[in-house]
Amino acid sequence: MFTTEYLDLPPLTSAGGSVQLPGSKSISNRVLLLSALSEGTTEVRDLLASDDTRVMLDALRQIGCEVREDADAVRITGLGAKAPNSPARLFLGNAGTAMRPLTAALALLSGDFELSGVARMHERPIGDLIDALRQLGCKIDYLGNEGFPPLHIRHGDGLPSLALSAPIRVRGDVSSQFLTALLMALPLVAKSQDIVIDVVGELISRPYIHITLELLARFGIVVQRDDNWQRFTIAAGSRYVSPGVVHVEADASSASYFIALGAIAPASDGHEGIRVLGVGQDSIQGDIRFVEAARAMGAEISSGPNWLQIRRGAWPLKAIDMDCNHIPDAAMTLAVMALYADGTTTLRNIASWRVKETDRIAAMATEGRKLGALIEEGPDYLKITPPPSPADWKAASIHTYDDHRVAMCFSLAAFNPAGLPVRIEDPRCVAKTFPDYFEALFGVTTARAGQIPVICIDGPTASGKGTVAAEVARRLGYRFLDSGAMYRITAYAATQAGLIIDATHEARIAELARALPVHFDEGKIWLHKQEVTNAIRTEEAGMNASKVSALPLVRLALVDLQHSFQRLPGLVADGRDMGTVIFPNAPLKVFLTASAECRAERRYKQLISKGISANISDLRADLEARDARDANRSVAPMKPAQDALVLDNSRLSVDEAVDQVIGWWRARQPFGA
Ligand SMILES: O=C(O)C1=C[C@@H](OP(=O)(O)O)[C@@H](O)[C@H](O)C1
Ligand SMILES: C=C(OP(=O)(O)O)C(=O)O
Repeated sequence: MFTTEYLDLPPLTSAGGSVQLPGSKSISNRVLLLSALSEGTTEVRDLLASDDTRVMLDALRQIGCEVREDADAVRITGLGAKAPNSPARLFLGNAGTAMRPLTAALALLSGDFELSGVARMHERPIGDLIDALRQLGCKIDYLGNEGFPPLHIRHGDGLPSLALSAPIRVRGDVSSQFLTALLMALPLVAKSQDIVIDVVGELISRPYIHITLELLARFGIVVQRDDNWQRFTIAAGSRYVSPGVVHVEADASSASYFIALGAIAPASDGHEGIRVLGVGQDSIQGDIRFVEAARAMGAEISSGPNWLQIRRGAWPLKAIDMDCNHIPDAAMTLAVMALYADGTTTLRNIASWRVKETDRIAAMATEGRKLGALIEEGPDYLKITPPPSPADWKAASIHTYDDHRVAMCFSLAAFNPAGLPVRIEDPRCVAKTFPDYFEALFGVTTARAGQIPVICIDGPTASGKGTVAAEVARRLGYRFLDSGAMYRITAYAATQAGLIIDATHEARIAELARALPVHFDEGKIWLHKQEVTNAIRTEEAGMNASKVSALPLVRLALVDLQHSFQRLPGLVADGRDMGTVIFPNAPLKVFLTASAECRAERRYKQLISKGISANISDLRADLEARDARDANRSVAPMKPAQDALVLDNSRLSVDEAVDQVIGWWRARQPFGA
């Protein structure tokens, strides 16, 4: 997951390959709650692991369910007839699928509960649900604003007697989750009589009620509904029966980004477009109907029981005019596809967007306009006209409003015909439903050669370039190449193979270097199956690295390996010849240096802190000798590239040096400072 302040996407050109999507949020949180209300243990496979399911799992633990999270499944032992632990204060983040159904379930049990969420959750309506529960006799107070969380359920003295004989009326035109909440909770009290729910007004987001009914059926609850989706009847004697094992299908709303990707991007060489795995034509999720909308815009889509295959068809895409009430979440993705269409696209009947993670109508309009589109925003619709020509596209920094879908949607703007990068602010917000979204995106997209940015940080030994480069990479979410480690590892491998590091063994060492089985894994360095992180950091390993790096054939052998690190979304490469030889076209080259005195002192402190004794003047003599060898070797001598910015960090802290490099980098981006 990217947790950086922003993530810059370079212009993307093609896409191809398979994506295994994470589990459906709507199914996951329903299955968790139903398991919690059942007796016995339910094994949930392929559960979504994200912020929304995390808050649900935490809440279930707090009220007394046993939750075991194993590698193969999550196992929930439900409350059955047991009363929930109380009092309890539950924090439900911004998960509508946790807040609304848990409110209803806890209101029909005994106990004292407070339910709260993030600030935005306290702006998302829940009044229609509370009205319905109060009609029944439940005692619920608002702790903040009337009609919104946080809430207090006051059943500490036991469940009050409930008025169950009259139909329970609930409004359906603000969120379908209120009806879902009642449908999942009322079987708790449907003992001796049928319970009837009447929907007042139009029921929006209807396919989500279908998911609810499907899953209730799997847990043994039969609900009858009339043809108009206005009246729902829960049978007397209802009892939640765990199905034992439940498989969660992949998220159809998350699929929309990859369906759109396949529709927008030319297929990468050797690929038939994008294959989405985990969800297919038989999905119980309404958002699978996004497929029809994408087809109407020109995508070529084939599908099977658990997969979708998407290719670009009509190009530009075809503008559409569509009622999107049945696919409220996936329809946001249409707003971004509309940027690539041949005219004005109208998305209608989307008023519910205004009360979701943010006011999504306003957000999509504001951010779309930043890219150069012409957007008309109405109370319940959007009309989107793409930028008239490639030259009218603008490089934009997309504000994401802590809304996962805004972030995921606008990542697709990186295919703009102007070849401009796109900045996504706060990319971490995708954690609500798809923590590894950007990794998945980068796994199937390509940029034009040379368009993946590289920041080179070269400099002499002990200048702090490794520390600075690693931190710059971390702050930008870029990959990190410690090229010095390549030489250290090669020297280490040569020594292990019994080779003396000198010109007579050059060809043999180069051969070793060409097939170096090195991999980097969370700060650790591996040579085949041996961890060499510390072994290559000794002074002796440094000296050997310097010797090995003076051998021209070895340097040549390591070039391809180093180039292979230039992958999306970008690279920070540290070494001695990154800017001069390996990435001569890098858009930012920094030569980081410090006085010999200062570097010797840093190295001294580093060694002493590791418990290794050292002598400062010997260290200084060593590093000056190394400087001389690095600067005078025949191939790729260490020197600042002509277009490098020199940064003497003798008097700078690590943070100050990092800030300077990032400052230079930001100044070169088209987004403004
Ligand atoms: O029941 C559900 O799982 C959901 C219902 C929809 O909300 P509304 O009914 O509020 O439109 C949808 O937007 C949300 O992401 C999930
Ligand atoms: C509206 C959404 O979430 P929630 O389940 O919190 O309503 C969403 O995921 O787009």
